[in-house]
Amino acid sequence: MAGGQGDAKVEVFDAEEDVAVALAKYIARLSDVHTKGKGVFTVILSGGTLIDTMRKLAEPPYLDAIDWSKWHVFWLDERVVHKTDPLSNYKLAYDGLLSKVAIPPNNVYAINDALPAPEDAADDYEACLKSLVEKKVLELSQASSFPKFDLMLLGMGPDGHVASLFPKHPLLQEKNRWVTYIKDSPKMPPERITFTFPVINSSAYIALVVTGADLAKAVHIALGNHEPSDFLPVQMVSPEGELTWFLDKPAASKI
Ligand SMILES: O=C(O)[C@H](O)[C@@H](O)[C@H](O)[C@H](O)COP(=O)(O)O
Repeated sequence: MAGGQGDAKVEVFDAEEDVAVALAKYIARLSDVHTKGKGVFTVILSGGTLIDTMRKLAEPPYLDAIDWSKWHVFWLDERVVHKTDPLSNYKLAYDGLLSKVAIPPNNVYAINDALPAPEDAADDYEACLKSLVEKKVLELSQASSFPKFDLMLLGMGPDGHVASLFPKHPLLQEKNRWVTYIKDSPKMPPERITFTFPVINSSAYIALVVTGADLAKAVHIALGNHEPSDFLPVQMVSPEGELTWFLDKPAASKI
């Protein structure tokens, strides 16, 4: 399978509604392939607008057609807040999707919100991933030895950040950790845990789901010609597997 940004597929749809329809179809197809093949589908969610763009999965035909019992759900990044807090990415996903579909609660791997220190929460999440490798729920990439998730669903901020990996931040260079923490996120709230680029780039499939005119400049820089000084974290997304951008016309308007 080809990998990297150079081989990225770029899909542009007229409107956000069309992105939502195409994204549901794409996720359902990958779910089918993985659940019928190896019996497990490991899916990474982000925060932001992504969960709303996944809304069609909680409607027919997907609601009944997808084998939700085989899904294992993780977070690309999470704010260090309680799971009931309106800022929680878990709460966003629970309210918008997880409460509506039949994923076994034990297959939903939320942050341990009893740990108030971001470094402890990151250690705990990494230990959880390691135990799932031992249980053979998660595989390791043969190329990188980092965990290889089946599908990562990424959003992007107007500053080109993905996960909680922000422009010019030292975490962009993390080479060893699977999960790390940040205490000075420029996007609120400041304390978060996040997957690192070696894990992101070990994925089998990554979808970058980007809608809205406010993201057009970052999309232009990421996909077009740019000065090295404009370098954005999203340009470091370069998976072993397949990368697909899902854009609406406003987000793609400057390409
Ligand atoms: O916790 C977070 O802040 C999100 O996980 C973050 O990484 C998100 O994916 C991007 O900021 C894109 O957000 P939008 O989709 O709202 O632009």
